[in-house]
Amino acid sequence: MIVLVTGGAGFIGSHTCIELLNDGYEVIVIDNLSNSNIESIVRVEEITRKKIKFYNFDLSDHNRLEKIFLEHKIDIVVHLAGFKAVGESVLNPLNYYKNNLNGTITLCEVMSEYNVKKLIFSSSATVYSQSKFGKVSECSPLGATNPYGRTKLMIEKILGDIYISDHDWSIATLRYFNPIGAHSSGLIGEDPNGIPNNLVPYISQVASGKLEELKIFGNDYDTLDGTGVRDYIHVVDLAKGHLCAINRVKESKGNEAYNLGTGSGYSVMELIDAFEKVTGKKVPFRIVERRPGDIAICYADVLKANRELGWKAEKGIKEMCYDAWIWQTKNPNGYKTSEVTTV
Ligand SMILES: NC(=O)c1ccc[n+]([C@@H]2O[C@H](COP(=O)([O-])OP(=O)(O)OC[C@H]3O[C@@H](n4cnc5c(N)ncnc54)[C@H](O)[C@@H]3O)[C@@H](O)[C@H]2O)c1
Ligand SMILES: O=c1ccn([C@@H]2O[C@H](COP(=O)(O)OP(=O)(O)O[C@H]3O[C@H](CO)[C@@H](O)[C@H](O)[C@H]3O)[C@@H](O)[C@H]2O)c(=O)[nH]1
Repeated sequence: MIVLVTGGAGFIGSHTCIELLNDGYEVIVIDNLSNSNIESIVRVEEITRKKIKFYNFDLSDHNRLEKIFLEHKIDIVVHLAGFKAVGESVLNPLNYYKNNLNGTITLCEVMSEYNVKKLIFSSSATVYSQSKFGKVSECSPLGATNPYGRTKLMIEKILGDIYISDHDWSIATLRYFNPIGAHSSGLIGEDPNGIPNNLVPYISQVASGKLEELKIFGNDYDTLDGTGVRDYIHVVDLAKGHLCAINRVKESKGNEAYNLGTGSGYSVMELIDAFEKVTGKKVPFRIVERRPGDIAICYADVLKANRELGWKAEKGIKEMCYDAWIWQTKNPNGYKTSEVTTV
């Protein structure tokens, strides 16, 4: 069976390609490398000893996309391509609406034309409106608070409308919580541009001496130690969730959303502690103001994914930290191995 992975050169996409190839799928990737490096594809091929058909173009290019569907008998699409930085989306909302919506609409148009109606879509926990209780299930109220989140919510609505108009579609929307870690080989991982926005890449760069100290955004939240609590999930567990979702869309038609998380929350302090213990490295930190838009606690109710997808995260926080650290130490400059630091 042939799976088209959009955004397959990125952090989650590259790990998903490994699981797909290891499970016997043929994989085609479309990625314009706007936030990734072709080296990730080379390394996925090295790890799996299998080949990927790679195409470098923008997903909103209707003509080029049609050519791919003409040339290959695609069975299923895993759609990860999109911009994902919350802060950047506030500064450049139009870029986010244009890229994330146009790409998805073009993709769905071409899929429909070629009668390919099995789709896995990468959504996010950010689509849930801020919950006082922290734990969110697929039925919890929705409502994004920034342009990035709104693109995810809009796409979820678009997919819902597509299904209402044509019940031949089979769509699984995966709402990821906080993916961290890396493949255990240390060959692929998260490669943020510039200074990382997210906690774990930032901690890794502090521990390696690249950055001086972590700034903890507030310790006055209503949590055990006052720092924010999130549901961190190992990216390999997340990638495996895509295989289970594929099995689901192969078996039955419909349009369903699933939370992919572990179901447990860790605070920033707990994460630092786990990271220091498994790596033996100190992570100097300073408490600063809360980051605008952050909430106190967010973790997943994962019962629906357990029950309907037969999926459950298996890796714990120590393994997540260890694998993130191995990736960092083996690739201090990410995929740009030849980068020279100038003063
Ligand atoms: N990483 C997270 O914390 C997280 C959490 C929730 C949801 N998601 C979603 O999961 C998906 C993958 O996230 P990631 O962390 O791997 O991000 P990433 O930036 O590493 O991967 C996205 C990939 O899509 C490509 N891309 C972007 N726009 C494109 C376009 N118009 N045409 C072709 N390629 C394009 C990028 O070059 C990149 O390789 C995204 O849709 C993201 O919003 C990520
Ligand atoms: O330098 C840092 C970075 C983060 N944090 C804290 O660490 C926690 C996690 O933050 P981060 O890693 O930035 O993740 P989230 O803010 O939870 O958002 C991520 O996870 C969401 C749910 O999947 C996605 O929608 C977002 O795109 C993605 O950035 C939060 O309490 C932050 O306040 C710090 O204290 N210092």
